[in-house]
Amino acid sequence: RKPRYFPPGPAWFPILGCAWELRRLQKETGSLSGATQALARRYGPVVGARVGRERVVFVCGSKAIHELLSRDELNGRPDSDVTRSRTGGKRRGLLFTDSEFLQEQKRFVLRHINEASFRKEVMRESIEEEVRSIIDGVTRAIEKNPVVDMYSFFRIHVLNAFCFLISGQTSQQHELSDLEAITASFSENVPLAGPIFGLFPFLRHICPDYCGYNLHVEMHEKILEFFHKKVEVLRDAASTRGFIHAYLDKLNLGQSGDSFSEEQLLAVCLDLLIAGYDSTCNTLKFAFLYLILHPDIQKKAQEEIDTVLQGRLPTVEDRSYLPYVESIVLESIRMFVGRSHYVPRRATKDTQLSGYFIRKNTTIIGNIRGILMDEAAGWHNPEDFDPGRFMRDGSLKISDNFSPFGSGKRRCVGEVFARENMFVVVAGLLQAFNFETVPGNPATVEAVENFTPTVKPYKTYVTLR
Ligand code: HEM
Repeated sequence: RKPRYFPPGPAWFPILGCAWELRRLQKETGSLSGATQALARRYGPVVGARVGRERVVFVCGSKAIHELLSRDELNGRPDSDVTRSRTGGKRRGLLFTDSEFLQEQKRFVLRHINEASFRKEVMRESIEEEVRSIIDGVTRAIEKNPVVDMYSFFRIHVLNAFCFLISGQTSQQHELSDLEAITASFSENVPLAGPIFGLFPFLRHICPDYCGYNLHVEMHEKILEFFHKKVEVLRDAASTRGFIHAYLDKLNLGQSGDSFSEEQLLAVCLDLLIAGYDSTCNTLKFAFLYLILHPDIQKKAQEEIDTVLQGRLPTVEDRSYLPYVESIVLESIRMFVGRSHYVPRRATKDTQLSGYFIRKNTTIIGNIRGILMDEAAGWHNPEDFDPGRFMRDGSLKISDNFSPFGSGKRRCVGEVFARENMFVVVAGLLQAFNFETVPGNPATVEAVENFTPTVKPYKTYVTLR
């Protein structure tokens, strides 16, 4: 039954709740975030719904989203068959854990990937080395054919940088190919809205194939198995100062808290990959699509790069000297993540949100459109790709409303890594090449939804500058 003072929303039908209506709106608008925004237009910025057997609140207005992101009692994550079956039936990892367990693990991960001297020195060199290798790869490809699928280069680059972050060493080609095959299959087959057994958990016992249970478990097991092998190889190797060694050292010291274990290490690696890989690759896919559609923006960035770098390759330290390139990265992030939702939250106790009653364990989903793609949130012509909106008087100016990585305790742990990585790729490629639409086959922005938002595949006509 609908609790009293629950937010207004569509009718709750037996068994399905309003799953059918949500599905219909998703088809009509082309995305789940479009569907929840359509509901918000009908019922207001906070929408109460039942999806399958679960009570869900969709939060769409920017004021309500800021409230959601800042409140401790709305910081939990759902605990369900879907979230547990990712990690062997237990609550593990970062994405779907909460309370003290999460805080202890997140502190360790953040310290390692954002602050450790390892990251600053070695990681940056690795990112820069990687960009040199993309430039070589694209140069070789265009000698044969100037029409290139840039996404295939981003995928390998991002995986390489990610594996370096995790393991502290360069990966073998066959390892990267294995992981690329697994992640490609994951992105295509694991729907953003979650598998059907999330709505009707009993189906996993009756028809585990049809309801997506077997595929869901298999996909996650393959990734965990990949990291298990990586840990076994690294266990006896000399220290690499990568994340896995840092975690094993912590376990070996015997002073780690209760939340630390080898199972948890694998689950953290899984979550870093799931949260970081698709988002970084797809942001780059959006970036280069908009760059070929806006030669003026490309030219302006190239002029900045040429003036500041005078022919030398870009490094992570150049971010503050190339504000326009940085603004292209930020605008591409807005275009990507502004078509999505924050990771679902759970109310950890009975509480209120925007004056509505939210019962303990209700799932709450913030729609990022409401905060990054809405005139009401201060974005003029939000559908237009305009890096200039992040510039004022030749310097970078980031509005307080720009929170593509979330905020508060659940803020993204990969923000620095992602932003540095994407900056060097965009700057390095724009320095080396011109990107144009393929003659006779112009690209268009057609957003689609896989595991994360993306655009339909496109090719680029690439020439050396
Ligand atoms: C363009 C790149 C990226 C974007 C736009 C992005 C965005 C986000 C967002 C919106 C959240 C949810 C915050 C919330 O629920 O309030 C999140 C969480 C997270 N991100 Fe990222 N992310 C990116 C890259 C990365 C990378 C590269 C990594 C890992 C190396 C990563 C790891 C995580 C993790 C582990 C979480 C869960 C944090 C938690 O639940 O407390 N992300 N990210």
